[in-house]
Amino acid sequence: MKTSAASDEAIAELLRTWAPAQRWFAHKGVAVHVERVERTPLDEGGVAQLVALTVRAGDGDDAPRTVYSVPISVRPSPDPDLVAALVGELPDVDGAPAWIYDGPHDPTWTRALLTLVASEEGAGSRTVGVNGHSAEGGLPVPAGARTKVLTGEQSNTSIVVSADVGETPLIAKVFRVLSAGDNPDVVVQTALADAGCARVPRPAGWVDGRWTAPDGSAAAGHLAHVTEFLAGSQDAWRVATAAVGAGEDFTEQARELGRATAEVHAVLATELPTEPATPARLAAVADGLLERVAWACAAVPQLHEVAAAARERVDAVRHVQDAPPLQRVHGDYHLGQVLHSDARGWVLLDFEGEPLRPLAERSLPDLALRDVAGMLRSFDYAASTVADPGSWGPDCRTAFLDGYTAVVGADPRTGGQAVLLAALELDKALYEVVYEARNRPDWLRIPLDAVHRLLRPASPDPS
Ligand SMILES: Nc1ncnc2c1ncn2[C@@H]1O[C@H](COP(=O)(O)OP(=O)(O)O)[C@@H](O)[C@H]1O
Ligand SMILES: O=P(O)(O)O[C@H]1O[C@H](CO)[C@@H](O[C@H]2O[C@H](CO)[C@@H](O)[C@H](O)[C@H]2O)[C@H](O)[C@H]1O
Repeated sequence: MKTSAASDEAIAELLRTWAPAQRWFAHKGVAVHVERVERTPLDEGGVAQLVALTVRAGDGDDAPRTVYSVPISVRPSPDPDLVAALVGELPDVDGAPAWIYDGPHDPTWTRALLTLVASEEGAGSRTVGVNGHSAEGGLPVPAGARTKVLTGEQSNTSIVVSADVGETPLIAKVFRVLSAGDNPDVVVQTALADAGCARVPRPAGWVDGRWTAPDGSAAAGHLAHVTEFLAGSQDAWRVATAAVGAGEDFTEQARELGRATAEVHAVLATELPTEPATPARLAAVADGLLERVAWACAAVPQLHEVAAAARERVDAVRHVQDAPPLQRVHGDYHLGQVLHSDARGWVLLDFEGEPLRPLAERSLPDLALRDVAGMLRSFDYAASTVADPGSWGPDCRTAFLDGYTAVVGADPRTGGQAVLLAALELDKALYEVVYEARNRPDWLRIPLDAVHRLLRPASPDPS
């Protein structure tokens, strides 16, 4: 397929107005300027394509630039089955009239992506292109599969690929913001699966590729990740909020989740690089936490009154003597990142790390207690969904920490570990204040109350 500059321009104009209305588009409410369009065909006919769309969000040359991955299908005639997925109609794309569809909703697009994974083939030119990879011993792509796009509040786009009897259904996650470098979702989950850890979905493969970074340099990284789909599973947020809503005890499940978390941490510590927690390394962690206090206080003025106490709490990390080595972690761990399946128990998902952090930072070894802190915050969120949860939140907290301790052998509520955990919990709550202020102002009260509670001079740990 030969792509022309005029066609690229027409597609750029179409996407400029369509993309900002999509769930995955992060820069809502500002003027959007398309600075570059790079199109790569995924199949021979060029129906399935991947667009790397560089946008400047906001007026002025210093406005932030982001490269979005936009899967499209380019069809020579309208498809009545895809009416709801039509992006627009163009008189001339690469020499013929074209109907442009939102790729994930077009089974042809997903089939092309899966074919690349199964065949381990590449597509596209030498400078802009994609390559499929099958995971070692990975799951096969089901034959003649039907596809369905998940509709949840997702920052990426996931397509479920159903399977016939005897085959395993898959889920293909298409990363929407392209950053150069390995995506931890692929690297970490693959390492866990390769080590035989059953606490993550089994892998099928991934797609990586090349594009041009906003500054004009050549960039390469992961574009999509394909894994086992756990049909019939429920995410832990749903299970936990249903329990608290019905006044049911959740401590057994929380204890088991603590065990599962510790198991995953143990495998990550042996399979991926670690770093000793030297005084210099801990000082760097403390500096990062202090930066986050400043960032959160600048973003949300209600935090100003707690800034000094918050700085003191996180700075204490610097002086911890018995910190365990830093290692790869989940990075954005909360109840919504865990599934419960009857056959497998708790299964962890989405190892991409916090979406508000740069990708390179999310791939560095970190304190495993960051994940523990994330899940403790999540029990507090779940408890906050009912008017009077009683001791439901603190009970889950105690049970989770008991389960974690039973596997790790060291209790994060004691000694220097308690100092680390208290700092990380506060750090997560500050992140959440900013996240909620930007995304769900009605939820802001939950992390804001937590920040005040965590900073009360009494014990930082209510359990
Ligand atoms: N392997 C899977 N099996 C079943 N459901 C899944 C699987 N992976 C993801 N999901 C569902 O899709 C949702 C979003 O997936 P996630 O990887 O967290 O995407 P994002 O990075 O866009 O948040 C999950 O909360 C879960 O409900
Ligand atoms: O799952 P994402 O990677 O998109 O994570 C972001 O969104 C989460 C909300 O969907 C947010 O999580 C916060 O709210 C949860 C309840 O909806 C709660 O369980 C978490 O503990 C709380 O942090 C997450 O912080 C954000 O990065």
